[in-house]
Amino acid sequence: MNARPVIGVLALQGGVAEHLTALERAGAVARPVRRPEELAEVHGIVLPGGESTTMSRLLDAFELTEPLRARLAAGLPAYGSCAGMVLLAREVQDDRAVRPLGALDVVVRRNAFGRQVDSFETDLDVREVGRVRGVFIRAPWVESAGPAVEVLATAGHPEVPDASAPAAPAGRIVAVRQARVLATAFHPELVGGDERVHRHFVQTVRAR
Ligand SMILES: NC(=O)CC[C@H](N)C(=O)O
Repeated sequence: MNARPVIGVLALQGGVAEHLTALERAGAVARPVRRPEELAEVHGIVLPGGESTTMSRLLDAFELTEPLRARLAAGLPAYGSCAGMVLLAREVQDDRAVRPLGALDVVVRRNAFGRQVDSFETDLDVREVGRVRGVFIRAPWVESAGPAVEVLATAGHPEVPDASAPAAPAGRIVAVRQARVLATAFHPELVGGDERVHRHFVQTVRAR
């Protein structure tokens, strides 16, 4: 792999610009992806935050769903933040508005942390990355994960009792990796000056 891998950011909706900036700073050549031809040229793909239902519909409208599914199945490294995590999942709990891509063997719950705390920030320890500032905006959590999935971080919230589940005493699962597919329920691209999560993903793409 060349020194600067080409990494696409799915640019149909959501926080595209922040990921492009973070990827460039992390050592990649970052490009927006809206068309199947653009998808064909990247060594890795980022699915940004936004609205997973809308992105799911737009993936269909732009005829990207099947090409993206196929490349993911063939091992394309991917990183999804927030809505991107929802899209990468195998299953979305109690919600048929999203057709997930099935690249991660997890069941996710959308808007899981509850209405009373649409957004919150907390410091969390992310395995393989370190201690980071977690920015959560109407964030999902991982309800359950298959055996091939590594849990990289958990987080709870003091105002949401249900956010500390018995399965994860320190809170809910909010960062996972399965081989070359990484996902976070939070938004590292919104934390200026800290590109460690993106660097970790760029390393994964390089290693391929
Ligand atoms: N910040 C986000 O990406 C929010 C995700 C959104 N709640 C969804 O489920 O699509």
